[in-house]
Amino acid sequence: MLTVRAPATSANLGSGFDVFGVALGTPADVVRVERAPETEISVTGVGSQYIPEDPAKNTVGAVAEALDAPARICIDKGVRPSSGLGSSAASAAGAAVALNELYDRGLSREELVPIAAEGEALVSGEAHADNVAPSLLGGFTIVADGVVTQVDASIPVVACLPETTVSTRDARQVVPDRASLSDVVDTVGNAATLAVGMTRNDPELVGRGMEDAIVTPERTALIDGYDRVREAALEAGATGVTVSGAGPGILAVCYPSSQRAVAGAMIDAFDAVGIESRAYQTTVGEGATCYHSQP
Ligand SMILES: Nc1ncnc2c1ncn2[C@@H]1O[C@H](COP(=O)(O)OP(=O)(O)O)[C@@H](O)[C@H]1O
Ligand SMILES: N[C@@H](CCOP(=O)(O)O)C(=O)O
Repeated sequence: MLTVRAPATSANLGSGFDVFGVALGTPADVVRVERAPETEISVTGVGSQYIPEDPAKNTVGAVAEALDAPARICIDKGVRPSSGLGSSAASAAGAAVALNELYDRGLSREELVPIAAEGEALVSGEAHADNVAPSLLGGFTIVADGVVTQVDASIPVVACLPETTVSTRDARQVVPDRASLSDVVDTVGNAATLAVGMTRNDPELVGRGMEDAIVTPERTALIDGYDRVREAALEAGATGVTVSGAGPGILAVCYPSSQRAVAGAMIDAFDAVGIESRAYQTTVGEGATCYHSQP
């Protein structure tokens, strides 16, 4: 039995739709695998009642198929599904690392990115790799034209999850297919600012660079209480706030000294509109870790 911990991720970061992603210190999925004649999946943990165990419908089944690596796969979910924290991607990344090791396929983490992205194609309709890349590689990742660039980063964040859910497949339907040149120019400037901020571990630059006038406004309309939560987080000291992935999770970047206040303000603001939520106070962290192996 081989065990892999694969972290939650936050994709897009506002200005980097389908391009940027970060690995989060917490939460994470734990994926255990052992060889079997055919793939069998069992799921426990947060939201497991909503996750299919049929290999044709689970992201890890798509990964086992892509690696030609049938296995008994147990997923212990720490990342709640349909929350905007790359839940389906965490399982896929964990399975990719575990099965690559179990079957001695010898693929690098970069080579596992398109394989894990097959799982995303299964659930969201497109093989977007902006969640699986950071879950596999850690830190901050840029996926551009199929090529992944990674930098280690250590930025404090708060990921606040309301009790509501948004399916990534549905949230992709509201993405506009056109943008004005001035919005594109602003977004390129913000994305570049954010990327530099990651290389400098600078929460100010990262927060400022998360602004986006193209995709984010369409997505925030799907999240009850978004404007109120964003305002509250900024007032409490966040340097930037945006939708995490396709939502409904909301990601705030801040300095360590204001992290606790930002988390409290976000929970209170959701509470004020009658929505329960929980906040993860964490930092941009490591990628999937293979931490236990037994014969
Ligand atoms: N291993 C898995 N983990 C989480 N969700 C999965 C998994 N396999 C399939 N799914 C399905 O994927 C959907 C959640 O994925 P998605 O909408 O992309 O949100 P998320 O941000 O949580 O990845 C749900 O319909 C869920 O049943
Ligand atoms: N780029 C994707 C990211 C989806 O992230 P998730 O965590 O909500 O699955 C998108 O914005 O559609």
